[in-house]
Amino acid sequence: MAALTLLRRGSAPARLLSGTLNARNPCIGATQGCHLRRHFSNNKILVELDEASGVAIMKLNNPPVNSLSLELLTEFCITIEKLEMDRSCRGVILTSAAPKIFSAGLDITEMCGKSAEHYAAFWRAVQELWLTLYGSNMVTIAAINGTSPAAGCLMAMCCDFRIMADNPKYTIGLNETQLGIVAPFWFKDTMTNILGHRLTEQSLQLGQMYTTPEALKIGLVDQLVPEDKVQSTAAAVICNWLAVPAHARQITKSMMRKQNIERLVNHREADIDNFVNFIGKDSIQKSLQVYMDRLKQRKQ
Ligand SMILES: CCCCCCCCC/C=C/C(=O)SCCNC(=O)CCNC(=O)[C@H](O)C(C)(C)COP(=O)(O)OP(=O)(O)OC[C@H]1O[C@@H](n2cnc3c(N)ncnc32)[C@H](O)[C@@H]1OP(=O)(O)O
Repeated sequence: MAALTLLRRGSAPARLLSGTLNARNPCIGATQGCHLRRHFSNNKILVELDEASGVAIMKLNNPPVNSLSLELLTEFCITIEKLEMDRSCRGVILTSAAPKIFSAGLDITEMCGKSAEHYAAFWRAVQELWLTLYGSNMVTIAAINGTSPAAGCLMAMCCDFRIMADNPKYTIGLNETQLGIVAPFWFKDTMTNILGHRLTEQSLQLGQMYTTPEALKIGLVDQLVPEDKVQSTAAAVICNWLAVPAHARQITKSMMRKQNIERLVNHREADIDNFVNFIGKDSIQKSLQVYMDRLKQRKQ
């Protein structure tokens, strides 16, 4: 938690300052064969932490489509915070345990036919995921091994680098308008920082899902690799990122993200009220229901 406050509050916690001493190539230990792996998992997140390299592989494990339920969101934040406080962990590769799907985004059933209290708790958890991941001191690499709409894309955009499997069936983007809902300002801010204003505006208005070559072309993902190379590429990339002196990289990350983070922190309650009012509207509930029905009909 302390490390998170760096990016959230712009202060420098002890761990950040001690980062100077840690600025060694993390992959040296790994190549010398001193592999100490720790596995731990909640119900919906699987973690494998390699203490030699300082890298944790974090797999979303909520079949069939890794939709982000309240339970998953809660486990996600606990896991990141636990890794953040673990001195042997300095980087995370975020990926999916489900074949073909990175994440289907927010669990739509959490936003349908529930109480205002439930919507508020759910949205607070979505905000927390963003604050925790976007504000992480650790190096975060998204190994996108499947389709990734809406909040699935958001999670990937929160990471420092995105590697995607080059599969013509996979798409990625913020498709909220296609559901009749609106991506909030902090989704928009995250995308703007990656794509720029014009492309983000077009992308959000159209609710555009991009094929992998399109995503690479506009910079929504940084690298495309064959499906079976996603994990090994992520492992190589994270080594490069971890080779940079940690304190300098972390302060730079904070500098780039602080403004966006503070904006949500300062408007958190208003954003929750806005969500609760918006999602509870009959017209929005109807749109979501139609969308879910359409998803189910596709199969028949
Ligand atoms: C002003 C601002 C205020 C704020 C305004 C509010 C802002 C809200 C921001 C919202 C952010 C979001 O992330 S909204 C979520 C957007 N997500 C999506 O649009 C993804 C929808 N899903 C898909 O496109 C597909 O399912 C896809 C992921 C490609 C996988 O396709 P497949 O053919 O492999 O699988 P399917 O058969 O479709 O799905 C398997 C089952 O999972 C279910 N399922 C699929 N996606 C689901 C989902 N997101 N939530 C729940 N359930 C889902 C299906 O209904 C099926 O259920 P059964 O039939 O029972 O088996």
